[in-house]
Amino acid sequence: MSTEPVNVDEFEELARQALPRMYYDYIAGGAEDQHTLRQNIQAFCRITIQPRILVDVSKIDMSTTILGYRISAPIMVAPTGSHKLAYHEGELATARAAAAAKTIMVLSLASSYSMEEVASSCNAIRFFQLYVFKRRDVSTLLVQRAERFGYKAIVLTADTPRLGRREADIKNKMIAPPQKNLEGLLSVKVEVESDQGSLLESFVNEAFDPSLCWKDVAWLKSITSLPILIKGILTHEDAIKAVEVGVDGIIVSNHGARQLDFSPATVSALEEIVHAVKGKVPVLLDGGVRRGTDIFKALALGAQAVLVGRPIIYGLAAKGERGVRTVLEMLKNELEISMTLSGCPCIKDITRSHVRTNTHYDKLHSML
Ligand SMILES: Cc1cc2nc3c(=O)[nH]c(=O)nc-3n(C[C@H](O)[C@H](O)[C@H](O)COP(=O)(O)O)c2cc1C
Ligand SMILES: CCCCC(=O)C(=O)O
Repeated sequence: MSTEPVNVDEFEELARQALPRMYYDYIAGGAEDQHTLRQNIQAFCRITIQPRILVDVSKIDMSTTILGYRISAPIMVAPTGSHKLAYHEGELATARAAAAAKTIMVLSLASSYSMEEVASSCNAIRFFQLYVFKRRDVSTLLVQRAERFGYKAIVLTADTPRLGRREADIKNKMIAPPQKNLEGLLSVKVEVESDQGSLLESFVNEAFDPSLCWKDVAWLKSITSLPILIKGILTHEDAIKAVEVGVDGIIVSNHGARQLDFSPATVSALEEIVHAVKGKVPVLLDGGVRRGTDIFKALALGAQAVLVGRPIIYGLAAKGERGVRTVLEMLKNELEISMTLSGCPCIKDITRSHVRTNTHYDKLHSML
């Protein structure tokens, strides 16, 4: 029997075997009871796909355009920090795999390699994910560097005024991995006494600016000409505000369930946000995407694309660059077969009527 993984989930076990426990727990874990972590996956399971038959599906075109950039499929690489924990070539390998898949990589500010090193290692279309520090001058500098080094958009992560409570990290006394982008710019004193709990949490709580608010989007716009996406929107109220302050896109995200436990599963929040946005800006989604059918469902509910977080790191930990390539290929192949079997030759053919959410079935059951 082959031990090669046949789906994205199987990479998780390979990664678990390859990684020190502290790192695996950090990557895999969610906040507190991890209720939302499970729901991110389960909410997809409550949606059915309503296939159409006898459609010419001899050619499937998964390509799409995000902020004017053509990508081979609506599957992007989510910003995740510290790829060197998974593999020595870290984000350099991830970026090359994203380039091979002809998709967009969102580089985390908290990357192991610097944004300049990543930029010169590949020709992937790259966005830069920003955290705002109390030291605003440092964040300003990072945005300017991103613009100079060819990053095409700023993804402002807005769900992290402090780090969520990740109990495995507290128990493991998770380290605060070095962040190359901050070298020479920010030194934060975090206590290294052995009873301190998660040092990453201490770092974030020291360094990040919890006073960041809506008016600061104007500040961000004043320091860059790049388009700005807000990541971490989960309600129609905030989606409307985001459009009002003039962002260029929204990422529906609960940070992979690592911040507020009992925040909604992202795919269950998607539709109200899509309705509120009324097509004015693109809406993307991340959280729990593990199958081509998940991507199909998110697109049917109005997302323009999805981003994938943990599976990319699992691919990296298991097999380096090749692992990330395989993860992206698997998702693409699965999306292709989902589109074929549901009668959708192009991305725009995937409509709301191709899925049903469980409410339809609840109604049906109550009638029976
Ligand atoms: C190990 C890890 C590190 C992460 N680091 C960041 C980060 O630096 N910036 C950020 O905006 N989101 C970060 N995220 C959240 C991801 O961008 C994304 O929202 C989430 O992983 C999507 O869920 P998924 O892992 O189920 O695909 C991180 C997630 C993980 C698992
Ligand atoms: C400064 C590191 C933050 C990483 C992060 O966002 C996460 O672990 O979810």
